[in-house]
Amino acid sequence: MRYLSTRGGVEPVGFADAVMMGLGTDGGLLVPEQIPKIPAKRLKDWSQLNFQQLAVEVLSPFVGESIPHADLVELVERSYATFLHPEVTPLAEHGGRQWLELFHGPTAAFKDVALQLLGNLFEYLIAREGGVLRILGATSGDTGSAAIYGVRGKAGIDIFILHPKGRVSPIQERQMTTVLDANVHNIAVLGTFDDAQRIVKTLFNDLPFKQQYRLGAVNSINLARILAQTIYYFYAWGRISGGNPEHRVSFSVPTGNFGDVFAGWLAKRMGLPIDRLIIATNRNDILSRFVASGVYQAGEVFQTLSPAMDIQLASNFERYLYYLLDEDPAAVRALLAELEQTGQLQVDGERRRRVAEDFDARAVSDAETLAEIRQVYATSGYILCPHTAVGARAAADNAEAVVLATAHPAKFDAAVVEAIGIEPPPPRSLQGLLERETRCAELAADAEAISGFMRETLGAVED
Ligand SMILES: Cc1ncc(COP(=O)(O)O)c(C=O)c1O
Ligand SMILES: N[C@@H](CCOP(=O)(O)O)C(=O)O
Repeated sequence: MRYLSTRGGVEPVGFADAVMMGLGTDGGLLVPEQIPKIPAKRLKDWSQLNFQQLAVEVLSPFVGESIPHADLVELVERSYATFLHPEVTPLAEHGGRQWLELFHGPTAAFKDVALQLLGNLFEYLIAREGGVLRILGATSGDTGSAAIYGVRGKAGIDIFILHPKGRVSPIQERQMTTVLDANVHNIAVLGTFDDAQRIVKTLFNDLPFKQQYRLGAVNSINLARILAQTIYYFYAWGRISGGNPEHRVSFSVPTGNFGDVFAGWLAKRMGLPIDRLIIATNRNDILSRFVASGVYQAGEVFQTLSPAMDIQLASNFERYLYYLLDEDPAAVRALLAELEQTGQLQVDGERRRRVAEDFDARAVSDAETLAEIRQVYATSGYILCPHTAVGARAAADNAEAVVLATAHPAKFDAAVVEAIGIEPPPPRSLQGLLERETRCAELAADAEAISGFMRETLGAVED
């Protein structure tokens, strides 16, 4: 399998190079040359596998010859051994709804599913191919800690994570800043997540800087993130359908950067019998407005009770756009130029129809988020994190839809207490965080300030 850029400016590369490249060198996002199609018979066989076996099967067509099979098996086994639940991403039924629990990893959010693997993959590729890696990432709260836990203490890797100061939950902040390993560097940026994400992209697009510092990406701009996140759609479908190809399953996906729901869309394109994919957004509703109107227009970033989704410009929207525009990089470039110049882009009627075929979408207010946490708790005793509550409320008309439970409620205890007056009991990984020592720099939301900090921290770097 080879990978191309959505903007058409990258010579096709193999899986290992795509993982190390992160953002395409032309500023685009990497996508597979062809999306592999999984026949119904194989899907049925896969429905009998455990999570780790399934992960190897799902990833294999993408990894191709890049990594020997035995090594991939070992990487997968090691990555998911850190999860507290034997099924890794179990389904739970409460109040008549199925919840796909994605929060049993080391940092109690769905990001662990991809980032435990990506951390090990980086380590493996560096050991095999030599060199070092300096990870640069932006987080609205969950990617940061999951990435830090994925690479802390690993030889040859430094990680720089930008989070928007005061806009992540106190637990999320502590999860990042209490990691004192010498290779971990937290930066609180004076701005929003969108500012942080823009800085990351600016520095990746500074190719001399990227090459000199050997930048690597942990955000969902890295295709490996998306591929790993497809696994749990296959897993949930197999458990629910028993492998029956006629049994279609819908998913409601709390959405910010469009990575998780894009992974679901990709699984569907691979042949997984998915019925509806529901894009569930909070008040930052650029994506639900796009589905309703065909217009993608960023506005102000609002702070909400589901802070990890306080995002306007969604990274992976560009990947979806590429497919919506029939894999035509010139058309992608033209629409992105329109967005850059006018602050919005628009797709035509035929494409709007296709968007509506691909997705349902709904924006959920904070009041509705609280009401959903309250209602689910009252009827079943199950406590939702506010992001999961957004997913549940967006699927109010679709009782069959599986809701992705993207984080443990204890990460967002203030919202949960506001809704039901109860502190959710924290898993072991979240205990004692508030008492620990922290380390974090504070910098302006400015690419030069960040690159300057990186240069200073890393000292003299070979060209
Ligand atoms: C808990 C939680 N739910 C949902 C999301 C949204 O996921 P995505 O950015 O892949 O759309 C995030 C952040 O990404 C998150 O941290
Ligand atoms: N909600 C995310 C934002 C970054 O998204 P990513 O999937 O592109 O890493 C977070 O928690 O950091």
